Amino acid sequence: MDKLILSQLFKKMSISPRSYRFHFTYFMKEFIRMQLAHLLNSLGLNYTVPDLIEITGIANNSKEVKPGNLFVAISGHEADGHKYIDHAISLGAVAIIGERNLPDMTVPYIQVKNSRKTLALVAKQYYYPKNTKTFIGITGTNGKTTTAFMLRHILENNGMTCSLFSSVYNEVNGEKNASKNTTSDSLELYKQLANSQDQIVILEVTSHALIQHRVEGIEFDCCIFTNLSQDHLDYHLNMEDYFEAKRLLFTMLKPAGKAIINTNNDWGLTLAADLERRHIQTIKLFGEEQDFHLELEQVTYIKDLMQIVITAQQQQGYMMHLSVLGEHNALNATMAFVTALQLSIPVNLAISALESFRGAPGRFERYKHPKGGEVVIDYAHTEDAFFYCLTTAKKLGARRIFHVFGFRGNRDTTKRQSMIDVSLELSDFIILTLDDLNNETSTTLKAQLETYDLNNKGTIITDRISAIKKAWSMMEEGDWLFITGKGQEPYQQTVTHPRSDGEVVEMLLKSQISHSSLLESQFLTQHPSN
Ligand SMILES: CC(=O)N[C@H]1[C@@H](OP(=O)(O)OP(=O)(O)OC[C@H]2O[C@@H](n3ccc(=O)[nH]c3=O)[C@H](O)[C@@H]2O)O[C@H](CO)[C@@H](O)[C@@H]1O[C@H](C)C(=O)N[C@@H](C)C(=O)N[C@H](CCC(=O)O)C(=O)O
Ligand SMILES: Nc1ncnc2c1ncn2[C@@H]1O[C@H](COP(=O)(O)OP(=O)(O)OP(=O)(O)O)[C@@H](O)[C@H]1O
Repeated sequence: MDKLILSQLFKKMSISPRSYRFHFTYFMKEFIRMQLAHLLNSLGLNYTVPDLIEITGIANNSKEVKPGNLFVAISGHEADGHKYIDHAISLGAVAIIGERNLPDMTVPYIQVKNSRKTLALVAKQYYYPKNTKTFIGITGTNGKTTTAFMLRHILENNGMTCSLFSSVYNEVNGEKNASKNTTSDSLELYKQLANSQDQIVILEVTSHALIQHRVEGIEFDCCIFTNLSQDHLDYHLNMEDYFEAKRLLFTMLKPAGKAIINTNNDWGLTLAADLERRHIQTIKLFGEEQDFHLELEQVTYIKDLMQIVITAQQQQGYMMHLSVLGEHNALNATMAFVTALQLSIPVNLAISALESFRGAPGRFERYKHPKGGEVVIDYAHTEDAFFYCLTTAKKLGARRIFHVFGFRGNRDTTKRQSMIDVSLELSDFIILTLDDLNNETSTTLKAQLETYDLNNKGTIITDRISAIKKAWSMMEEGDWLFITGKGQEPYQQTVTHPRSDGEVVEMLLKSQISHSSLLESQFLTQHPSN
């Protein structure tokens, strides 16, 4: 299809001439064809395949194979892609990449050491061979999303366009799309990059993604390490193993790329020391040591704002007033701020942009309880995150703190006791409830909740809406209620009527005005009591 035909097509579709360039790129990528031999050679994969074979696209799920596709078989955690090779061929795959020794294939079979890694490399070469963008990678247990949203806000307020890949959503060319994973798989990522007209790409990079080569082939301009605390030990053997996964991101910096490391924790200090040994430009934040580069000097609360002062080495402090609260958000703001400066944003403009930032979805989202209390919805699901959230309420003079939370099914169970401990220490009453079941049953999860000793400071109400409602009814003036774990996500137990914690709070707020009986009946029909 040539450009003339495409412009006629666009006219018919009423696409404005101004956006032709974007649509051309998109359509041309859709119709891109490449010789298999060329694709393999350009990656240094030495396989002899017939010159005539052309690839019309790449697929790693047999169900999505289109005629002319290259199918990459992946040995996964749930399924083995090699078992679906026949299916892929039946749908028109013209060549296969896989890890197993599989003789007698009816189409060329390229055996590689690591299919996931090769998938990323072929996807990059096929969909996004020439990089023209600035890449920022953010890793760490907590704070990736918030830092990513803050950074994007600063950059966009200064005229830059950003693609964002995050656990809340992905956004490319100003259009949002749902993300199955925090870090998209490499095939999806490179397809989206091919489509992106944005200058900057901000990527949350999880430890799962690093192990699974989802960002293989990206060369980063800046990589940020936010922190490391216990999580995901269902996937990683231990904390060292988890840290090693995170460390991989910093091997993907461009030669002149910069590492921005939060050194307020031992993992950050270890990482920074290692990077400096390898002569990688490293900006350290908040160290106890003498040689930090930026320090978060002060966090004070003035009415509804958080005033922070960041001191740069031997320079004046930068003061700003943020409407997002909590020391963790002060740390995130500092990381976003210093990264923006690396991208040549002037200090005063970075500050004014941060001051107009209103928060990332589902992160320390505040509502006023009608009796004069504060209700916070937050994505906290680690001991560390609980500590920061609950401490913030204490610093803001909370009279009593109520905390509603649960644990995801089929995820790290070893972190649960310490989450309960920190909540028991910092809050006045806990209501344990269910979080996403993730293929476990509510009965199993309820039985697990019952094994914890709540020290007479809590109870279990498995139905999440009822738990929130109970805590809501206990609130008086000056009290704080934290509902944590789900943030902006809809709760997935009642799949037919998924609701987010925010929607529940809004329903409760409305019921204070006039709809209490309606609300009650909705609870009863959708959430039969335990
Ligand atoms: C455990 C895990 O990480 N799984 C991830 C992994 O799945 P997998 O490759 O093992 O998939 P699989 O289901 O075993 O299938 C293997 C292969 O067979 C293929 N297949 C399968 C069926 C079929 O009919 N035909 C076919 O070809 C599949 O397309 C796949 O290529 O690779 C997929 C593609 O990248 C991911 O979507 C998937 O994430 C699952 C959904 C998941 O829940 N992951 C979580 C643990 C995760 O990654 N979380 C982090 C966030 C962590 C944090 O908060 O810090 C994230 O980045 O999202
Ligand atoms: N810098 C931080 N240090 C510790 N806790 C934090 C920090 N930033 C945020 N948190 C807490 O962790 C929760 C998740 O934050 P955020 O979504 O920004 O992190 P994340 O790394 O993207 O997490 P996930 O990968 O689970 O989505 C927040 O709701 C907050 O409670």
